[in-house]
Amino acid sequence: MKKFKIAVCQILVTEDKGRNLKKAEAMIREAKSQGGEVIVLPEIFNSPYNNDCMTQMAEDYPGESTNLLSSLAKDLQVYIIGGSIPEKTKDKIYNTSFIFNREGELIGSHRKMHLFDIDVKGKITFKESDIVDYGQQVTVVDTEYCKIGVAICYDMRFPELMRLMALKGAEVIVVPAAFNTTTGPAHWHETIKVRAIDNQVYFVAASPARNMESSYHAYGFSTIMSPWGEVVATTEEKEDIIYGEVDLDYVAKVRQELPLLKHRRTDIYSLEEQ
Ligand SMILES: O=C(O)CCC(=O)C(=O)O
Repeated sequence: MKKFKIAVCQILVTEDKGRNLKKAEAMIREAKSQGGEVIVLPEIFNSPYNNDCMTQMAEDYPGESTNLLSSLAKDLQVYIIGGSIPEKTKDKIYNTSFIFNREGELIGSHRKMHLFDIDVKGKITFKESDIVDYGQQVTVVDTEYCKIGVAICYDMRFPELMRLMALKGAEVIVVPAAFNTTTGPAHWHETIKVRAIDNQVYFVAASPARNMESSYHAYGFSTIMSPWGEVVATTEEKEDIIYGEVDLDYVAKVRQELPLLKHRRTDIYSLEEQ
């Protein structure tokens, strides 16, 4: 199958985990009813994005949130790229995306590799690594349509990781993310566009809606970008679901007409996964 519909649920995340999960379920059901075949949630969709809440709401896998996603995937016969949740292991927390197929089976998970430790003076300071540990693996999952690369938020700022996913065969890159009202207006749209163009992939960036009652003000503006750099679908800061068609023939056409991946000078430089 060369085409499929992808849906991004821009959820308004609150401090009430039960409400977040109910909202995720309702939006996934709605996305399915509108023809979504691959449904994407935002970064940390079950908890506010701050270190205290993430520590409190961290869950083992399997747990409440991942069980819900798995059973919805099976019940609705859809793929779910489950945004991310704070994942608790024996002695660590990771920021992890769990990915389920139509049978509700886990087909991959990505632990955020680049942690958001930043200090933009007078605007935003965040130190995710105070509580979250570093993921160690590049994640590309196989679906019945194509290979899909999955990374989380700050990961998308690292072109090497995005390129590695393309070199591993990804034709779509999905990034659950939560840029904010400082870095969002400055860099969100440009980063999405350039990663799509560089790697000639559909680039799907899924944000939570902006919650001004939360300590972290997510930017919103979830976006689906084509491999030619065209906006397929986007929204603003409020809760919403966006839909876009992924056309794999179009990926092939763009890659054939402008063969960026083939024209790399691998005799002069290279990119290797350690
Ligand atoms: O890179 C950014 O500007 C935002 C990153 C972020 O919020 C995150 O990694 O969760």
